[in-house]
Amino acid sequence: MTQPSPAGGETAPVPEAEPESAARLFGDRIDVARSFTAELVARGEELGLIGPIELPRIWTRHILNSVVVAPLLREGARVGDIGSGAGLPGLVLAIARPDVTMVLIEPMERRVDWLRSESERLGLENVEVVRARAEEVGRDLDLAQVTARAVSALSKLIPITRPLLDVGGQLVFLKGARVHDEIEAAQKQIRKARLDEIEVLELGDGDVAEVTRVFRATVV
Ligand SMILES: C[S@@+](CC[C@H](N)C(=O)[O-])C[C@H]1O[C@@H](n2cnc3c(N)ncnc32)[C@H](O)[C@@H]1O
Repeated sequence: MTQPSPAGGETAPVPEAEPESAARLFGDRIDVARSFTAELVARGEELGLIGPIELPRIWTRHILNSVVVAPLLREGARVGDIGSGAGLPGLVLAIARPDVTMVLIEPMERRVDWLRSESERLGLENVEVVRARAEEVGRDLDLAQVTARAVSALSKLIPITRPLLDVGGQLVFLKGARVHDEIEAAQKQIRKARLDEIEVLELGDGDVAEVTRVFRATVV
């Protein structure tokens, strides 16, 4: 949806209204989710976090697409989110799961500043922000699970994230419609990383416009 821009002539995208399912998915954390989404809408473009064409689908494509993963996080766990960018899914998961500590691993300074200032503004005490590439952090962060969204294909993502986990740890990656092709192309990396219990989950059916596909695998 668009509306005339103040300059006239061109049209500016209108942010999506909050879908009905948002309050159900966030439960008593919905006010925090609303505040985060409003700030992302207000400042995301100026900070280079999100393009204007994303505004008309900010809830369904980004916020809800992220929050449907919340039930997959282990109780009380430390969970790393690689390449958090605007905070997707990392900050959204921290909002939805206050029992989990989200460790946001992001190399770009401007994005790190945003992640730190937003977690402070929202009063999220369960967020740690690490300015680094995944390849630089190793096992010291004591993570039980690692998430990632829109960072790279599985054949690249698995080798850079597997070293962050011990045996029993889990990879939980938000993926697109081509996830099965990515799995096919990453067979060598999957074997080398000693991954088992590999599955593709489709989450959010009935709650989001397009289901969220998740690649989940456990280190054995
Ligand atoms: C396309 S953005 C996606 C951001 C966010 N996850 C989302 O879904 O909107 C990719 C992000 O991954 C980060 N990134 C790229 N390579 C990385 C690496 N090796 N380790 C950690 N972060 C990385 C980039 O800085 C960028 O913020």
